[in-house]
Amino acid sequence: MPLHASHLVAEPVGPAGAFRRWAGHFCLVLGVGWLAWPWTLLALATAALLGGLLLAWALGLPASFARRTGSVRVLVWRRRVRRDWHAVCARCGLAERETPQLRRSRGSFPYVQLRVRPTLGQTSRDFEVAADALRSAFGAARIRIEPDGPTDVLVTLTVGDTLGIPFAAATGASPELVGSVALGRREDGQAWRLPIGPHTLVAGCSGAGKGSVFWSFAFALAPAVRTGHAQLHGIDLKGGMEIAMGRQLFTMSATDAAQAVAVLEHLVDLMRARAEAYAGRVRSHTPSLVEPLHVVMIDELAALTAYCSERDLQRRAETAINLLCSQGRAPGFMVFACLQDPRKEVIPSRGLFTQMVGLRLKDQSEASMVLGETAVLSGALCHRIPRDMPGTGYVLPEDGGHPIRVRAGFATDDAIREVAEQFATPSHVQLRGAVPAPVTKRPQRARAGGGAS
Ligand SMILES: Nc1ncnc2c1ncn2[C@@H]1O[C@H](COP(=O)(O)OP(=O)(O)OP(=O)(O)O)[C@@H](O)[C@H]1O
Repeated sequence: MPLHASHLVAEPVGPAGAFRRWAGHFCLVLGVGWLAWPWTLLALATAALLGGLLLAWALGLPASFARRTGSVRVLVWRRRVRRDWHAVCARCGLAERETPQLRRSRGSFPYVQLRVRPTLGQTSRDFEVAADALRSAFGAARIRIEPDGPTDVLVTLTVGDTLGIPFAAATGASPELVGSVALGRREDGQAWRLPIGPHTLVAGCSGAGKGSVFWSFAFALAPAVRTGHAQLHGIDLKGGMEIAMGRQLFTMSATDAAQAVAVLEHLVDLMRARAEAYAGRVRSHTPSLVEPLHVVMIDELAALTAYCSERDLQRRAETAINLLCSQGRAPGFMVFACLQDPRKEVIPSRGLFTQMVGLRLKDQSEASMVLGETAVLSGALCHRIPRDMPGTGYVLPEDGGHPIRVRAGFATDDAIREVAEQFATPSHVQLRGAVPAPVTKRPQRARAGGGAS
């Protein structure tokens, strides 16, 4: 091509040229801004005001912010995934010959679901192996892989975390004890509700936030405690530090093993009496002033079932807990216990607890002990919960679906004292201590020569 004169007046090149070009644009914007300065000022002030309002909304009401802006964020994520799908599959070893087909992407915040048709010879197992690489390539918080029908694979990305900002524990709205009580929030922005009735075990290592689940549950039942429809019985063998602040909420309290056994055995007697009275008449319990719901709240179950120095008290406590767990539901007796170490040696009756909350745990095997291996494979990664998110955990929904990430509200010491004062129970029972177990004499051996006549 012949060189034309215009080609000689070329665009400036190199860093100096780029700088001159940007400086020119900047001066132009500044000049226009100067000429129309009242409008510029107005636009800047409006932008700052809107930005401030959005920030206040996001920080003040994170769940509402996530819900309202969720669909836009999911849309952005879906576009990003579609755009990068081929490149990400190639880098994660899923597109050796051809790329798996991304058949559909949809979701509601904080989830984006991708329906993928694997290439010939690929299975959902290949996607499970590449799961962590896929998650980090897309920058998602968590990922779940599962087969979807005979041919497809469902990849669920969790693309936001609404549980990052702590929130206060709230008291229940009414004394009605129907179905479940709210303990905090789920990661999809809905309320986390815990069914009343099933015996509940909350497992989490030290500092995992068991206290916030304990108090959120007590707060949720507080209106029923005040009216007398529910009675809480607190057992805290760690010196009583936990329950001492909210003592007025508890009808019976125990801070040593002897008192704990007395409380538990008294409840077993009440349970048996109620079950006998119900026999042939009633099949399930409805809380009332005459027959309240009894909830035993145990702060550290292992202190009673594994670390108790008095063997006899430990055995009696275990027997009473097993009886309450196996027979208590129908006549209205519930056990709610917290525990650091979920091994069978520590809690032999783990299987009697029908509702589990897995907070931060030491490793994957502990998470499997609490929630089951299937739940861990479907994303209940208790061992990956960050240390700076106490009160966060996983629960299994009643319908048997996938594990749900939840966070309990935080109860400060002042809040516990205030709620205990405001919702104090009308009935306090003081037990002296464990009644000594009846001594059973060993049967005497028949003396030689002295047979029955
Ligand atoms: N839901 C929550 N939100 C924010 N912070 C929390 C929450 N729950 C607990 N924390 C903070 O985490 C710390 C540890 O919580 P907590 O004492 O309840 O843990 P724990 O599991 O009972 O530990 P340990 O078994 O050692 O008693 C508390 O000091 C509290 O400040």
